[in-house]
Amino acid sequence: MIELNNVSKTYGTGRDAVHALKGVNLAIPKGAIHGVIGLSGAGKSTLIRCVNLLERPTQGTVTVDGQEITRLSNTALNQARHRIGMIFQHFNLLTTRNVFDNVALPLELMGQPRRDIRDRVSPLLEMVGLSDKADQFPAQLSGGQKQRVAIARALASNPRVLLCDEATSALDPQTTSSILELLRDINHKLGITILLITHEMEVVKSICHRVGLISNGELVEDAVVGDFFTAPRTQLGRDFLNDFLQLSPPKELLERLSDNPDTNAHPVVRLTFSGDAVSTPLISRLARDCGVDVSILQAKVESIQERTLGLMIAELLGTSEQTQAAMDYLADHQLQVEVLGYVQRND
Ligand SMILES: Nc1ncnc2c1ncn2[C@@H]1O[C@H](COP(=O)(O)OP(=O)(O)OP(=O)(O)O)[C@@H](O)[C@H]1O
Repeated sequence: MIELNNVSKTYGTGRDAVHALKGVNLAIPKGAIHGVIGLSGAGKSTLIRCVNLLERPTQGTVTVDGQEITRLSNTALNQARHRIGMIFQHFNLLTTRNVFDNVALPLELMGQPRRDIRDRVSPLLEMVGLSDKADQFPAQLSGGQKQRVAIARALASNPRVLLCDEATSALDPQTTSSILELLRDINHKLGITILLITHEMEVVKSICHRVGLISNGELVEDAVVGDFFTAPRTQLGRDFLNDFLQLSPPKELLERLSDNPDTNAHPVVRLTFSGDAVSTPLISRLARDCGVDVSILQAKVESIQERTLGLMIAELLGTSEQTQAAMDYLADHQLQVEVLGYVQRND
């Protein structure tokens, strides 16, 4: 449904050039909800704005619903944009128009008769739960209600694709959940393909089927959500996951951690495990088979789209041969083992 082929975008020229996107390839099938996550300045907004050509790629092609929109004339592009709805972080409503007239705007611009517009807008307001607010103005609405108006407006021209540019970033967690619920509903009932960009893992976890990770303009990961959360392939992916799970060593331990694996030091490891490993009694096996005691500093189990993910930060207590054997044992059992550092023995 959405295909980006070798898309690059450079702002400015010469010494001022900013390479915001570098050879991005992305294929999003019809009916999918695809998230793209990344740090500030990574290129997320540029990426999503290249899909409806609010930004024109410097290189590469963009295809939406079978139509290569990077080849279209301006008139044909305007037509194609009716099939691509978009919502924004700050809603972008017209403050001088009431709710009904905001939703009606795209239909007016398409030249539709007033009666057809009424027939289209009323069910849309009902769908987003705002039938009773039709006569109110944006200033009279909460953030969540404003985003609902924006969603209804984006759906007015019956798009096949909905682009969501940080659509929940200005909302509190409870309102975010209700907007995500609405987007999930729209995707389900209308079969609309959704591409959303966000810096929040919670958004990805809640509604996305697949997720891409963008870093310095490059798409460095692209995976189904369950895989991304259980086995990110890049350090940046792991950093996002650890921030999301808020699992990092206690501050007083961090201060004592060194990089030096000398014979008097114990490794402190972060273990990530999923699938069968979650229910295997690995800790007792480490003690029995490797002679290593495990001191658990933090642990957490998360359910992510029918997958279970376990995380643990632990100190491995034993000789360096024993602790190395324990780490080999864990790696052999499909756990990701990351050595965070070493702490000196106290004895
Ligand atoms: N119109 C522009 N002119 C020049 N540089 C730009 C322009 N828009 C974006 N950039 C630069 O391109 C890079 C990518 O920006 P972009 O806004 O796509 O990132 P982002 O991931 O959406 O960031 P954020 O999460 O902070 O919005 C940044 O270095 C940014 O400064």
